[in-house]
Amino acid sequence: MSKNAIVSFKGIKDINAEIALTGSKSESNRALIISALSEGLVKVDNLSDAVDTVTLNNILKAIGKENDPDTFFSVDVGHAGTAMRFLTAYLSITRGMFYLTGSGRMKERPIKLLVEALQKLGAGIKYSGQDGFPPLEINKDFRQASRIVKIQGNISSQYLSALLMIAPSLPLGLSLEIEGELTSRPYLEMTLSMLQDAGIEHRWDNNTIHIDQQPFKAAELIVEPDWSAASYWYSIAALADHAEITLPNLKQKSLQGDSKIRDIMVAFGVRTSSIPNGIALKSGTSVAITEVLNLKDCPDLAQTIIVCAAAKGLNLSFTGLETLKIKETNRILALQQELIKIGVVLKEENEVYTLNCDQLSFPEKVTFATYDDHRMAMAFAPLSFFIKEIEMEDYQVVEKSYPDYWKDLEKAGFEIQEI
Ligand SMILES: O=C(O)C1=C[C@@H](OP(=O)(O)O)[C@@H](O)[C@H](O)C1
Ligand SMILES: C=C(OP(=O)(O)O)C(=O)O
Repeated sequence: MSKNAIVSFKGIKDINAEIALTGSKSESNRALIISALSEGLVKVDNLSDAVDTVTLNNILKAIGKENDPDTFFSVDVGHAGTAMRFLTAYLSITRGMFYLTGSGRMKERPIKLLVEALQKLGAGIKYSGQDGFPPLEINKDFRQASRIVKIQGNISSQYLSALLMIAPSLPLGLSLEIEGELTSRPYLEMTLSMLQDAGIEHRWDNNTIHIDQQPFKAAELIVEPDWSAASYWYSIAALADHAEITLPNLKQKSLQGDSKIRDIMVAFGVRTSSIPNGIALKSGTSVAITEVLNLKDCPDLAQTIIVCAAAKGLNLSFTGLETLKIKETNRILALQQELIKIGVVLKEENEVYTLNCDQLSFPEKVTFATYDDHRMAMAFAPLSFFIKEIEMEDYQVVEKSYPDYWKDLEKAGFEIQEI
């Protein structure tokens, strides 16, 4: 049963806190798949506490132990998109028969492009529900039929990462041609970079990435703290009257594209400096934003930035938000439905999304729905600076990527009371 919580903030909005963030879920989930493919040669350090990572780790351990190749082994990833996509590729080349499923929402998140690419390579995959969506039945016989695969790049970069990670284990290797625009590009670069750390070479040739069959080398992949989680602290710093927040072990130069929050938040008045063991955020003066913000490279920052801008009454415009409709929920719709509770409208016209904050007002109490989406809860919680009492529905939803979020807010002076 899901529980709600009252989130509030009393007193002066002066935040002074040190917050040790958990590891990046994106880096962790890649590290786990790479380690499994390397048969243990590649070790992983500082894995994330995210439920998506814990789930993937448990699945990989169970497959290692319990897999009878002649009966279907059932695997449930819950809400974890990366686990679904990465496992679809990984299980396609793993000996055994697998039934791969997930939450109700996961069965609505498309996987067709990845399945078609894997089928072209030689995988035996069937849909056991609706065509183009999980659940999937993955069969044991993989005989590589082709080295060359084309894939459309604008739906999810996770499909491409999934294919690239299995590439060095394919007898013929892989030549992956990306068709059209590429969304979430930094995640693809993260995959290539982590593969490189594990000894895997690749080469780009225009829009094609080539990876030959090759062995992994012994390596240790050390997961950095999660920059997407850090984004909520940037929002808190931007909305407080005064804030000094340190985030240990976070590096300004990161594999994670969401580190772009640092640059975006300069205009919101947040300055970042490197300290001996991490970074420090300090609130200050905002600068007017005149350009349209394109979030194609960092879709997971969208809710943080849009909610923060709304609370500041900034009528900003955004592009690059198309993929938000197929994430944990339709995030555009969810934002529209929740922002209206503070009088803010998010309008779409020809793929440009614009905030209208002219009627912004903060009621004494607001109940925010979270739509099974961790980022809805985390993006809206900082509004308790302005709303006396926020009731956050299903507040534990944050565990998907940042289980300690509420504990960390308490450390910074917020009050969280489960009801
Ligand atoms: O590869 C990854 O780790 C991720 C890629 C992104 O998804 P898309 O590529 O579907 O945009 C991002 O939204 C997700 O949270 C994590
Ligand atoms: C979209 C997300 O995750 P996934 O696609 O892995 O479920 C997210 O964490 O915001």
